[in-house]
Amino acid sequence: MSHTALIGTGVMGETLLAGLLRAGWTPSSIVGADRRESRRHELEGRYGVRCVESPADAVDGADTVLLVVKPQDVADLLPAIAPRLSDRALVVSLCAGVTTGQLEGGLPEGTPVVRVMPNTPAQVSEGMAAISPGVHASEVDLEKAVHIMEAVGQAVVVPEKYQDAVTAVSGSGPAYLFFVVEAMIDAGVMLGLPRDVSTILVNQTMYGSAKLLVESDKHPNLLREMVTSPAGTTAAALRHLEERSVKAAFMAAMEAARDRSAQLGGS
Ligand SMILES: NC(=O)C1=CN([C@@H]2O[C@H](COP(=O)(O)OP(=O)(O)OC[C@H]3O[C@@H](n4cnc5c(N)ncnc54)[C@H](O)[C@@H]3O)[C@@H](O)[C@H]2O)C=CC1
Ligand SMILES: O=C(O)[C@@H]1CCC=N1
Repeated sequence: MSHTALIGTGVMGETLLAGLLRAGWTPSSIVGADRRESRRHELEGRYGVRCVESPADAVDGADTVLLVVKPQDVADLLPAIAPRLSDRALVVSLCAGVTTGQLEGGLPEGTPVVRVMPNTPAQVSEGMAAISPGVHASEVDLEKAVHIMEAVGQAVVVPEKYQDAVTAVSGSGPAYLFFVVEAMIDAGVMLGLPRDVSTILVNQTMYGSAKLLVESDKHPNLLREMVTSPAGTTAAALRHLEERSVKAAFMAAMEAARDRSAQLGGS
């Protein structure tokens, strides 16, 4: 019986594995591969999924192969799995920056490849994934990749030319928001709040604001205006953020993330 091979069981590999199992996939339908022995034991114990050391052994007989290693490890991985890949096996890569062209170039001629940029809220089934097909991927292959990513959140199909920008927005995005949360908690402590009080205030404010944004379907600008009373506290705070060019800093930061994604593809 054919299976799904999951190559790389680190942060994102485990996120996908756990999500697929939550969505009803059986442990026997997935074979993991990781070069770290301790990690293999950990995941076998936690999920009851067989984990092997060799990616080539994991892909043997698989109809779908999920590549979830660091971009820098892809160049060595492709020649290792290529000879053992089944005919028409679908290769889905979650590796930042790595293009479908690079993947196709390292795999047997005609291998269907799909490129995905996921994010870590997939750990709570609220992920955002952007998906782009390679030249040999059929509609069915694309739907299969969408189905896999919808097990852990939402998925959109985008032209591959957008993938580096997507990486800067939703791939790295959770880190920017956690950074804001961290800054607000520290600021609350600076203002004299106990850390646990500051933490719950900020966490719930982030969660509630995200829910309001999505459920109200209102533009963030309008939601911000609703908080900002004339000559009030919010206006006083926002003035400082504007003086420090926070929006421009986000733009520069995300440009750097976009450029790094493009570079990773070349490394
Ligand atoms: N962590 C995140 O928020 C996101 C990560 N990604 C992408 O997911 C990929 C994986 O990232 P993480 O899970 O964060 O990295 P990680 O370092 O936590 O996991 C990578 C795993 O792959 C294993 N590995 C590497 N080469 C191997 C090989 N040849 N054979 C077997 N196992 C091998 C490592 O032992 C490690 O457990 C990256 O390409 C990254 O760009 C994409 C979006 C978000
Ligand atoms: O930082 C990174 O390179 C990966 C890709 C997007 C999020 N984490």
